[in-house]
Amino acid sequence: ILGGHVAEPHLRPHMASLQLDGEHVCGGFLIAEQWVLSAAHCTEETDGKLFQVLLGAHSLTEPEPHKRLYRVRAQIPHPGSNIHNNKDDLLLLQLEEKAELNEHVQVLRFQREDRDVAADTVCEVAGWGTVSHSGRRPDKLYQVERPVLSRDDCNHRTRHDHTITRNMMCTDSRKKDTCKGDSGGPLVCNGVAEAVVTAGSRVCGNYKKPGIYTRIAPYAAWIDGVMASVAG
Ligand SMILES: NCc1cccc(NC(=O)c2cccc3[nH]c(C(N)=O)cc23)c1
Repeated sequence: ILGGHVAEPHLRPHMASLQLDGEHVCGGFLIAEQWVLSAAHCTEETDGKLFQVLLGAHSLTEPEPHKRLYRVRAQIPHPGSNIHNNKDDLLLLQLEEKAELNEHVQVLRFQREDRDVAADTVCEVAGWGTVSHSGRRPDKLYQVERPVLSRDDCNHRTRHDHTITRNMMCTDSRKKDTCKGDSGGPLVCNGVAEAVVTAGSRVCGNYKKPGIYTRIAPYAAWIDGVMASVAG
């Protein structure tokens, strides 16, 4: 997160850190007791290894009550996701067991009505992604508020040049923005998860390249289908 600030501890009990060998790779969030939603691109450099999912955390390293690392039983990328573009950039992770819910570990509901969030709506995004252009990685969860940018503005040829589909949305990226390691985290507007951070052009903090997110509502049926099909 660039241009943001350390989050209030444990105000985002839905936040997940997807880790490999103890290192934070991507964000994600709890959508059901045994399911985390993240971004498919997060599996690009994992060489087929399964993530471990840290729940209930504020600091990645310090001992905290209710902080717990879960093994993953299955990782299911959306069938339409691929390495060449940002389409269908969603990943479902089934935990080895149901997460123990408490004041630091909670499910966050996601938007099921497929209607655009109005431009200029101020939403918030949090993550353990890099907090400086030099790539400094934080120990604590950071957050930043961002206004939604209309799809038309975001699709301008000097910005994302007509690559933003109906299944995506954008936020202004002037100075304050998501960055490496924030992918997979939720964009929360009025307390509801509307979208999931995608790396997009991988540029951070440049107003010419707004932050791109995968909207969740268009994928509600896919999410429900996967959760219903993979035996609990
Ligand atoms: N705001 C959009 C956004 C949102 C989420 C992730 C990112 N970026 C990256 O995943 C990324 C990946 C690899 C090298 C990278 N270098 C940099 C960089 N120099 O800033 C970013 C990256 C950008």
